[in-house]
Amino acid sequence: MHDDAGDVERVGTVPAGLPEARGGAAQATPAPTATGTARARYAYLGPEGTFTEAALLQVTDPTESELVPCLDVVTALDLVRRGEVDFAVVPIENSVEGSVNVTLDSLATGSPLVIVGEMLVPIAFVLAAREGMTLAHVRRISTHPHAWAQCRGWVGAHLPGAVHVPATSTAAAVALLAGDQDAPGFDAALASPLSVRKYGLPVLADGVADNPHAVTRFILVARPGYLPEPTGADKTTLMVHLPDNEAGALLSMLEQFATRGVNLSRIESRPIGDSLGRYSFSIDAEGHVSEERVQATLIGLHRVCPTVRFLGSYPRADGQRPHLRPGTHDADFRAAREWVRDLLAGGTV
Ligand SMILES: O=C(O)C(=O)C[C@]1(C(=O)O)C=C[C@@H](O)C=C1
Repeated sequence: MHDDAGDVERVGTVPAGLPEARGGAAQATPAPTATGTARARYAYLGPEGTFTEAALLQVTDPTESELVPCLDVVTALDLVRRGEVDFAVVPIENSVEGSVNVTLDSLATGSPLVIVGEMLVPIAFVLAAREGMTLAHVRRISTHPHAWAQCRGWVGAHLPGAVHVPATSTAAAVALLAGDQDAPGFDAALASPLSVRKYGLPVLADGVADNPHAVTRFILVARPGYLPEPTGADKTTLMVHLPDNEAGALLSMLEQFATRGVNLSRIESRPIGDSLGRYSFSIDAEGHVSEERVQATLIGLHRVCPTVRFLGSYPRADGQRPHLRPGTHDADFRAAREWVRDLLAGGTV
């Protein structure tokens, strides 16, 4: 049951243009870059003023890199896959609304990508409208669906009957409202105070939120080939499939983590899509693939699951270190392996 992870080697050096993990968040390094351009290129969910851009600005200085705003998450990730940019920054999880499914699904399929960093952004919204508009006039509100989900209660209480007009991002709604179009199809937008200032719209209401402590987690994504250094406070993201029609398959998958003392910080099922009842599991586990307990878990998963996709080991944005129970430290695995080697060499204890 307990696998020996002793012969697994780490991926080596940091290729040019990829970030060096430092202080819980990734940091961009200077040229030359993986795309062959002078400055690292970052795709992100745009336009300027999104919460995603705020996350991106945590990991790069915009004067030293090239920021490429994209219409949606899939486009940003595909630019990385095609080698047109070095990285993408996309949302993955919100503390109120949960996972960003399009991100989970895009990482789970297609050519492989890896997460090399994560960033946390506190979320606060304002309601903005064109000059002369008052709260009493607002009937149609545009914003990103995840943002709408975080403000539904506030809208119900302050603007009963107002309807949602979906936008590709919060800043996209603001940009449309601030643009030349006579009738953008909505009266107001829910977005960050920063984006509303950037596009120069008046604020009708601030502090709009159902939960004032909402946080969104964003990831920095690259092509495979680079593994951030372990910091002692890391996460490993995986996507696994279970064997079909096997009683206890989910339990058996979870046991791989439990028996090696690897705690999970997120697990959710996503439909695989080809027929009803087939699901993959998207998992964040505490620890780094260079650590023995995580390697032993991966070896176990590989034995019991038909598909295991490694989606990266990277520093946690909150710097929180795992609580390791006795017997699950690297030294414990090494000592156990030495003992078995001694047995093979004719030892008896
Ligand atoms: O629309 C934006 O500003 C985004 O960056 C997207 C996004 C999301 O996908 O959850 C990010 C943070 C907020 O939770 C709302 C929207």
